[in-house]
Parts: sequence; structure tokens; C-alpha cells
Amino acid sequence: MSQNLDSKEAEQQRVNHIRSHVGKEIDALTKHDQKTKSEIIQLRKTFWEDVTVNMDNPEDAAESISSIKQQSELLGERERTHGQMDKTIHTLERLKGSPYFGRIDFREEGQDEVQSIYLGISSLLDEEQKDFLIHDWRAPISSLYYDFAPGEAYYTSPEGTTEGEMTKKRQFIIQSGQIKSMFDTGLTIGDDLLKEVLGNEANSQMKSIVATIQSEQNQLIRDESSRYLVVQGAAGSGKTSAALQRAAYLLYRHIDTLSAKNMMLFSPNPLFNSYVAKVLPELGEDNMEQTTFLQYISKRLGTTYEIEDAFMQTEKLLTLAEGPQYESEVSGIRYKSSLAFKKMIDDYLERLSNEGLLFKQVRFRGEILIEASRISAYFYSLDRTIPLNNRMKLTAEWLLIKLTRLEKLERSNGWVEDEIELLGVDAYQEVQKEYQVERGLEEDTFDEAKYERQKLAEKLVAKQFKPLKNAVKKMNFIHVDRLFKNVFKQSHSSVPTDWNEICERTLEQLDEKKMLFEDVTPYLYLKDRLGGVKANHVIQHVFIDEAQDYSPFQFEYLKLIYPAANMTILGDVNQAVYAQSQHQMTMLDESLHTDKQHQVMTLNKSYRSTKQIVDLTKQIITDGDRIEAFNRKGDQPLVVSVDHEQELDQQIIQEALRLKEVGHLSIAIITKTAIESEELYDRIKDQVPVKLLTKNSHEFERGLHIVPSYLSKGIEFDAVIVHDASTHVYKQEHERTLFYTVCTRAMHELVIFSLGKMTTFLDEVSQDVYRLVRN
Ligand SMILES: Nc1ncnc2c1ncn2[C@@H]1O[C@H](COP(=O)(O)OP(=O)(O)OP(=O)(O)O)[C@@H](O)[C@H]1O
Repeated sequence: MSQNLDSKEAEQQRVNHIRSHVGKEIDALTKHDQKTKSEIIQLRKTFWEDVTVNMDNPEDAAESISSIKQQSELLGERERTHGQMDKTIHTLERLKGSPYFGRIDFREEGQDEVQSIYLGISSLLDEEQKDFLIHDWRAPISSLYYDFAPGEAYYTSPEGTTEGEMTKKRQFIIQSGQIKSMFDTGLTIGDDLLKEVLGNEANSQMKSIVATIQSEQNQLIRDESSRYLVVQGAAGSGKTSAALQRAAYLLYRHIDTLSAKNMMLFSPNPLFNSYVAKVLPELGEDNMEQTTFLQYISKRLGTTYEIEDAFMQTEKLLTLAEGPQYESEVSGIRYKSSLAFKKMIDDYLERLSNEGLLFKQVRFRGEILIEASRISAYFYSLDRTIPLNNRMKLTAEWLLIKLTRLEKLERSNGWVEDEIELLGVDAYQEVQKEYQVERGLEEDTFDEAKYERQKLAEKLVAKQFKPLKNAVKKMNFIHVDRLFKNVFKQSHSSVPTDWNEICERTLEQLDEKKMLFEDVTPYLYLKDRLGGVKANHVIQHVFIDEAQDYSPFQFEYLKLIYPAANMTILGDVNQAVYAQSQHQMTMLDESLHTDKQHQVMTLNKSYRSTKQIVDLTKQIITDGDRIEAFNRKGDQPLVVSVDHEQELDQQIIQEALRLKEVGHLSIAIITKTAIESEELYDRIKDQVPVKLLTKNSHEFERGLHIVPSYLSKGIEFDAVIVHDASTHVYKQEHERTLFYTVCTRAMHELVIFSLGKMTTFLDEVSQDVYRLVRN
């Protein structure tokens, strides 16, 4: 299509041409897809007719298995094609509605011709499959759009760096195939478009930012220079958004080797999981696997312990009054999250390598089959130069051989005979069938009754030994629980001053089969180092959002369980709300990321909130000067002080109704703790339609919500009402980050209430940036 495309009419014609092209592709693909679908239905219907099943002898059985395999491979292949086609049709449909969002004209150095490049969520070739009608936003050349204003520009690709001149940069808003607006810009990404996007009301689900990615975000999205990319970004700077775009970028770049199944996102809570769930599908990609640290550890720990989760821990600490108990609990949490504690466990493991390991007795039907001391003797008889976990594997193999021998002996024990008598008809029939098969092969040399007795005994004992063998395979013969307790019973070369109290509290909990959140990672670390790491080699890329909530110990542990993975680690030290991360080294700490494998980036520009909100929130934290607000205007935040609780409730309700009235679709009343949320909910639920969000909430819709502070992490609302920012609620220095996190959830309006005197965190904020109302 060579034409002068400067006018809106000409651009619209181009859009029409693309739409018709896409329409034809959709029709062709849909036809093809329908054919594939019918084939799948047919294959499923006739699956068993098309395979030959004959189990009469081993050769026939092998042939049958291969025939079933062939048939299921054929079906699998068709199903994959169908899935792929569905995905492509879906992407094409999106292209039909909005084919692209940007255009750049670029003249490569040494060339006369100016190329027009249109950027969309996926690439599209013309009829002859020669020229790109649309370039995928992730293509190397598309980087020009995000990184440069018109003028000299360059991009890098696997072939090297291409320099040239960008002669035009145009942005489009195209909806349902119509150009709603288009404008040329002299900037990197025009502020107008961004302003328009950011000015919209919040959605209950995050959207892709593909049309307005900022240059510094683009660096983050495309960086592949290191194994660990660490991003410290201010609240609302687009860390989560950019991380999801990055996932889409990596999937595009490594299409042959990387799929969504090879990626994992660790997010702060289940609510957040659903909040971000639409971004990748919107970009035409499958969602990666998502989990929270709690979900991961709960799966690993099973039900032996009642696990305290991070929310319970936070709730406990937030409700504890300042005093010695608080100090001592926090000190324990911090120590157990540190690399010093990891070193203590490493030293302990070193000692265990030579002595002190504890094993469980192997018991069967109430009797000891293998004494723990025998297992220990075997373990320590092995060559000590072999690493501990390998010796443990050898011990497990030895145990399995021993169990197999004992299983054979067990068959002639009296109980077996008794239980055979009690077996049902099915068991006898099964053995008789087997008898027929084997007799068929070996003629008449079989004594049927003897055969039956032997087989039944074999099966019966095998069934009962199976759990034992499985337990051995899972390394359950190691007494991890007692070994973990011993960490807190033994002396160590260097311990924190309040070590005795830490030990006492930990042992008390463990004895009650309760596991404190801060003990979970060290416990799993010890377990894995003893019994062999449960490493996941499938995951090639791990995204950790809200990384300020992870300790250095957790970082080391995640590296251990995802040994093949690169990591994108994103967070904001100013939003550290858990005890393990406040005024304490976190996974984000630069000192952990000094070698070549690590790349650290910083995002200081905040896009979520209006300039007026950022002007206030940046003054809450100590190093807020660095934060720059995107210039989007709104009302100054409102700070309202009231004297009585009932009055507070009424004013909150009125304010919520006002915010709704002015058109805000999602409004959150954020309390400090979950208890406060519940209490407030009970008090006002009959007066105003409101929903309560808890740690078990998996989704939220538009409307008015009450949510505790730490669950609002990572998400945003059109308007936020801070329930009570009085000095007795946000009082202690460590609650500053919590207060900052809460206030930064607001996009367009922020209202801060206080029952009585305001938190001192607001004393440091200039009164020019908010409106104060005293009742
Ligand atoms: N380049 C961009 N274009 C359009 N919107 C953007 C851009 N960058 C960020 N945003 C918007 O800003 C808001 C904040 O983004 P996001 O939640 O990714 O920030 P964050 O750094 O993860 O925030 P926090 O740490 O406070 O949770 C979102 O609404 C997002 O869509």
C-alpha cells in the first residue's frame, strides 16, 4: 500500500483495508478450525474403534499400547492445532477492532526510502506474505516507538544496531475499526494519550499498557542482559504492568523455547491474582502460572502444621501494643528472615553431616521393622566425602532394598493367611484371570490353589508396604521436625541477644503443631537440604511482585527451588509492610545484587495517582523527593478530622456516596487491620451497599469495598477513603510504609479521615497539598 497517508481519511482507508484483510483471514481460519473441530469430535467418538486392543500375550499387548499411543498422539496434535487456531482467531478479532495504536516513519541510515511502521498487539503480513501491515509491538524495530521522539534514533536486534532517522511519530485511538483520534507527537510517548488513559475510571482488572509504555518501562520490559532483573519502583510507577508486558515480550522473543507454562508469577494475594489475570490474554498470550508464597508453602507443608500466614502475622503485630512482646516477636521474625539465620542452619547441616541426624523408625503393623539407630548407622557408615543429601539418597535406596526383602518375608506371616480369607470375590477373580494368562504360557505345570495363595499374599503385603516405600521415596524417614526443633535447642557460635526468648517461643509453637510464618522458609530449607531439593526445572522465568515483602532467606530459597529460572524481582521498599521487611534487608536490597548476574533498575515516575495525590503521598516517606508525578490533575486530597466514632462512620458513608455520585466506579475504604474492616462493615453494611474484602477474597468488582491495608497492596481504586489515620492507629514508625501504601492506592481522589488527632506522619506533610476539614 503506497499512498500518502498523512490525512485522517487516508489513514482510515488503510484501517479499512486492514480490517477487510483480517476479516478474510478470520473466515479462512474459522473454516479450517471448524474442520479440525469436527475431526476432534470424530476422533473422540471412534477412539476405541480405531485402535486394536488385544492383551492375550505380551506381543499383542505391546501392539495394543502402541496403537492407543498413536491414536492419542493424533488426537493431541489436532487439539493443539485447534487451541492455536482459536488463539490466533481471537488475536485477529482484536486486530479487526483496533489494528494498531502507533506509527513511526523511519529512514535507515544510507537508505532513501522511508518506511512506515504500524504497531499493534500482533504482527500481520500482507496477501503475498511479503510486507508487514502491522508490526508486533515486541519486534526489535518497534522499540523505536517507545524509546525516541522524532529525530535521530536507533534500535538493536540480534543482527546488531540499526541507526537512522525517525521522521514521524503518530498515535492512534482506534475503536471498532474507526479512528477516534490520531495525533502526531514530538515526544517519546505523547502525554495527551497517557493522560487520557490514566484519567479513565479504574477497572476491577488491570489492563495492558502496550500503547503507552514509557521509555524507562521499555528498558525493563526488554532487558535480557542479566539473570536477575531487580526493579525498585515508586508506588504506581508501573512495575506490575511492565512486568506483565515483559512476560509477553519474553514469550515473543523465545517463542520456540519458552511458553507460559515455563513462567511463574509470585503475587501478594489471591485478589491480586485475579486483578492481573486479563493482561496477558489481552496481549494474545496465555496466562502464566500464578501463586502466592503462602499457596506454595501450604502445598509443601501439607497438614501436619497449622501454618500462620503472612496476613495473620501482620494482623497479630498490628494489633499488638507497642512493648516488650512486640519488640521480641519482631526481633525473632527479623532474625529468622536473615542470611545470618540461613548461615546458622548451614553450619548446623555441616555438623549433621558428621553426627546428630535423627531418623524415624520404620514401623509396620505396630512393630518396628527397621530401628532408627540402624538407619543412622548405615548413613554414617557411608563415605563422608559424599555430600549429605546424596548420602541420604543412598540411604533411601538401601531402605527400599531392605523393605523389599522384608516384604517377601512378611508374606508367610500368619496375619496374611487370615486376611486372605476375608478378601472379596473381586480379588480372587483378578488372580484367577492372571492365572489363566500365565498358565496359557507355561502349560500345565501350575498348581492353581498354591498359585492363588501366593499371588494373593504378594498383593496383600505389597499393598500394605506401598505407603512405607512411598514414605521412604519422599524421604519421610528423616526426622525433620525434631531436627528443626534442635536448631533451637543447640548452642551456636553466634546468636542474637534475645536468642533464648526466640527459641522458647518457637519451640512452644512447634510443640503445639503450629508453624509461625517466619519459620516456614527455614523449615523447608532444612528439609530440602536434607532430603534433596524439590527443584522445579520446568520454570524458566520467575516474576516476583511486591518483592519488598520477601526476605533475603526467601530469595535464597526461591533460587534453590527454581534452579533453572531467571527472575524479575519488582518492589518498593517504601511499601514494606511485613515485619520481616521493615527496616530490614529485603530481597530488593542492592547489596544482594552486586554481581554480574544482577541488573538493578529504578522507576521514579508515578502514573497511578493524580499529581495532587502524589504531592501528598511522596511527603509521607523519607526519600519521597525522588518521586515524580505524571502531570495529571485532580482535586487536592481531603483530610477530615472528627471527634466521635459514630460521626466518623456517618461521614465516611456520606463521603462514599459523594464519590459514587461524582462518577467513581471503584471506591475503597481502607482500614489498618482486618478486625477494623470487619467491625466497620458490621456497623455500616445496612446503611450503604458495601462489600468486605478478606484474605480469602479472590475477586472484586466495581463498587464500594472495605479492605484491610495489607490486602490493598498492588491494586488500585478510583477513590480511596482512609478509614482512620489518627495518631493511635498509625502511630509507630514502622507503620509509615503501611500508611504510604494505603494512600497510594488512590487514582483520582483521596480522602483521609481521622478520629481525633492526626497521625504524625501527616505532620511532616506540607499543609499546602491538602484541604483540611475539622468537625
Ligand atoms: N505506561 C503506562 N501507560 C498507561 N498506564 C500506565 C503506564 N504505566 C503505569 N500505568 C498505570 O498506572 C497504574 C499503576 O501501575 P502498576 O500497578 O503497574 O504500578 P506498580 O508500580 O506495580 O504499583 P504499586 O507498587 O503501587 O502497586 C496502573 O493503572 C497502570 O495501568
